[in-house]
Order: sequence, then C-alpha cells, then structure tokens
Amino acid sequence: MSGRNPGIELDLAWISKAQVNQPAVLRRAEQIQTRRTVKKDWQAAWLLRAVTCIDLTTLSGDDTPSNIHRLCYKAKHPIRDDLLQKLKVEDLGITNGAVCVYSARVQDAVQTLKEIGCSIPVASVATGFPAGQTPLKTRLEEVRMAVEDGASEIDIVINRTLALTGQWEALYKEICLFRQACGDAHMKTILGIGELGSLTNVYRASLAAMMAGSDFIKTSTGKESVNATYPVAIVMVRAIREFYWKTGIKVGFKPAGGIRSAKEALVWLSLIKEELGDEWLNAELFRIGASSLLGDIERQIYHHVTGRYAAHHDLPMA
Ligand SMILES: O=C[C@H](O)COP(=O)(O)O
Repeated sequence: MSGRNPGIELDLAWISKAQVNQPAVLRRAEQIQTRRTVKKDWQAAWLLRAVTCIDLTTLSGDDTPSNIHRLCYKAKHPIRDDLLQKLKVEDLGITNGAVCVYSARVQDAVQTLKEIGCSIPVASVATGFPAGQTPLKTRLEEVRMAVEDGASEIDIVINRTLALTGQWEALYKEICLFRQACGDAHMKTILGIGELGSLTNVYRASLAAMMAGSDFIKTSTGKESVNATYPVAIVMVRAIREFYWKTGIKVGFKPAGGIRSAKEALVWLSLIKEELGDEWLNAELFRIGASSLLGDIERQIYHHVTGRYAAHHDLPMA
C-alpha cells in the first residue's frame, strides 16, 4: 500500500462550503456506465488488474477457521494456474489485494497466510462494524486488538450520527483517535454512504476522513440497503482529487458492497481511470471490497482462454 496519509488540521470552512451538484453527478454516473468496454486481450488484462485490487472478503456470522483458510488460499491463487499460463502471466504473482475479515478472525487469517507462505495483508473491519454504534472506548479497543493480532489494514466505520447531525469536528476527532490506535496499520474509513442522507454529506464526510489521516476512503460496509453506487463514487473520488490538489496527499478509494460481476469491475476501473487517472489504478490506491466478485471474473477469464463457459466443477474454488 502507498505511503501513509499524515492527515492535516481540521479545515471546517472547507468542509462547510463543500456542495455537490447532484444532477451533474447523476448524469456523469449514467455516462460512465454506457462506455463501450474494452474487449478480448485488453479485457482479460483489465480483469486481471481488478483481481489484484480485490479485498477478498468474508464478513459473516458463520465464519469459521476453515472458511477463512479457504479464503486465504483463494486470495493467494485467485485464478486457476493453467488459465494464467495460457495468458502467459503465470510469473506475475497475481494475488488479491488483501483478505478482509472480522476482527475475531484476524488470527486465523494471519496464521493461514503464514502457513501457505503468502504475504498479502490481512484487513480487519473494526469500530463496531457495521453500525459503529458501540461506545468509543470499545471501538478503539477493537482497533488495537486487531492490530495486535496481526492485521495490517483496518477498515473502520464512521459514526454516522455525527455526520448526519453536522458534527464534523467531533467526527474528525474520533477518526484521529482511530488513526492513532491503528499504529503502523493502514486505515480505510468506511463512510456508510447509504446512511449519510445526501451527496453533500458524502463529500463532507470524505473530506473530514481524509483530513483525519485516512489512507483510503471506502463507500460501504456491504450491510446497508444502499452500498457502492456510481454517483456516490464520483462524489468520493472528486473529494480525493480535490484533497490531492490542495495537499499533495494521495488517498485511496475502495468501493464495497454488492459488486458481483466482472462487467461492474470494468466500469469501476474506467471510473477510476477517468476521474483520478492511471496513477490510482493499482492496489496501492484502489481496492474493491467484495465477497463474490472473484468467481465471475474467473469465469470470464476461463471463457476468454477456452472459448466456452465454465461448468461448476471447472472452477470449484470460485
Ligand atoms: O467490505 C466489503 C463488503 O462487506 C463486501 O460486500 P459484499 O459481500 O456485498 O461483496
């Protein structure tokens, strides 16, 4: 992951004057989705790039050491070896960007990755994920414990109550505390956009999160009724762009929640390319949080290589 965001002093004037032109954002979101997508080898290359940017996620009540083991194995071998050989990319060491789990499962993931000799990072959700409605002390302790257990990336959720009531200073201060608790771990800040009320609030919360030192801003937990949408993404990446122009600090972007098809992954990559540029098109600055996207990407790559669609038994790990 890229260098850390050191954060800046809270600039309340910048936050309060931020406004979003909703009709313009909606038009842009429509336009992005109607782009002609790349084809053939280019498409395979883009899909492989998407694979390297996936935070392969499991966030379920029934997670066990064995499904975490399977997740880690899949993150190390996201695409069948013979398909990579046919594409002549077997030497690129393609893996997912990270595995993402609940804090109670971090040790399982760290241990498994060690056993299978894989150095991809373990990301832990924390701070009372998904609602963030636990006392601050508990939320901070959860971050510290996940780091102690070996997570090198922490996906915190913001306190939506503070954002909805316009308490930007209090929100900034809380995120600064999470930043501190993360120590050397990178921090991704989940805005929970489906619960923020307006696109202007999404922009303001993005700014507050970046000012407080977030290394990434992330759309959603995957547990709200509205998760990663293109209009919201446009608002967030434009906040990232403005923050970069004003401070010289590059913050990453992670859409998450409900992203399931290879076709959507291609749209996400074009959105990043067009709005932020090629510099952002890598796992250092772009991740897709997804529990069931990889299977469809592997199927599309299988089709590209073999000319036929995979039967279930062809891709048993998908
Ligand atoms: O952070 C990642 C999300 O929880 C994944 O959501 P998903 O299960 O809809 O892919």
